[in-house]
Amino acid sequence: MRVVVNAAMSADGKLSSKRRDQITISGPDDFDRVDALRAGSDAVMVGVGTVLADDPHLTLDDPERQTARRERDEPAHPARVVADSRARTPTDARILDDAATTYVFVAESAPAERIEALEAAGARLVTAGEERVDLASALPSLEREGVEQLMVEGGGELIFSLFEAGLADELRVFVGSKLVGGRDAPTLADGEGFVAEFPELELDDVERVDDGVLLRYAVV
Ligand SMILES: NC(=O)C1=CN([C@@H]2O[C@H](COP(=O)(O)OP(=O)(O)OC[C@H]3O[C@@H](n4cnc5c(N)ncnc54)[C@H](OP(=O)(O)O)[C@@H]3O)[C@@H](O)[C@H]2O)C=CC1
Ligand SMILES: Nc1nc(O)c(N)c(N[C@@H]2O[C@H](COP(=O)(O)O)[C@@H](O)[C@H]2O)n1
Repeated sequence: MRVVVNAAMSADGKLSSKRRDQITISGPDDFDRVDALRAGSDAVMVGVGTVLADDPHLTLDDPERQTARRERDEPAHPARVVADSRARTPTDARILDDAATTYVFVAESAPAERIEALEAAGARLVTAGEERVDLASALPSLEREGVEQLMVEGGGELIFSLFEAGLADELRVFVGSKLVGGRDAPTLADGEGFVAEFPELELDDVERVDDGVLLRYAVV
């Protein structure tokens, strides 16, 4: 399975503000590129921090892309995936509507009543890891469901973990022309941070998009 990490960051490397609420960094062309990347992916993943902060839908905006998927005998929208150790995803979250299949990765320690609530809301639960979702154990379950390309949209905690576990194949970053600042504002890769054995990236392409730059890296 190919794992493509995509995010939009400010010129100073922030994914959002210190309030951790969503800010618009991409312009129209970049949002369209993201829609196309979603359309070419079998599943789109975020961490529960993003679900709680943004209540994203993670579906396709462009009806023609939905039609093209249906014509390929694929569902109109890619599946949605949340890494959510404690099953904190609200049952009325937009990702749990019936627009697409939604997988929630939980840890063994997740409260049983929360798991039942999410299952009742239509989520497909995958348990991996004792206290925290073990991504290396969880991702193969998507592969078994036919996911060949997984797009990861963030946030910074999840992106760090994917790099830490050596699970990311590609990184696409839109660098917008905004300065956000704030030492506590989320960055592209948060987590514990690396102090050695920093993941190496190979710059494959640079393109001007909107009033910013799209960087495409292969993970070495
Ligand atoms: N500009 C952009 O492109 C994007 C911006 N954002 C922004 O990012 C912010 C949210 O990012 P962030 O707070 O980092 O949250 P994340 O979306 O990265 O979610 C992090 C949470 O996921 C859960 N999780 C479960 N398993 C793992 C694991 N193995 N590794 C890491 N996390 C795991 C953890 O909660 P638990 O322990 O409970 O499981 C963790 O706190 C928001 O402000 C949002 O607006 C988000 C996406 C894209
Ligand atoms: N690519 C991109 N550019 C930005 O400027 C952003 N703020 C984000 N945020 C991500 O998009 C998700 C919202 O998805 P829906 O429109 O609700 O489907 C949000 O949760 C972030 O993951 N992305």
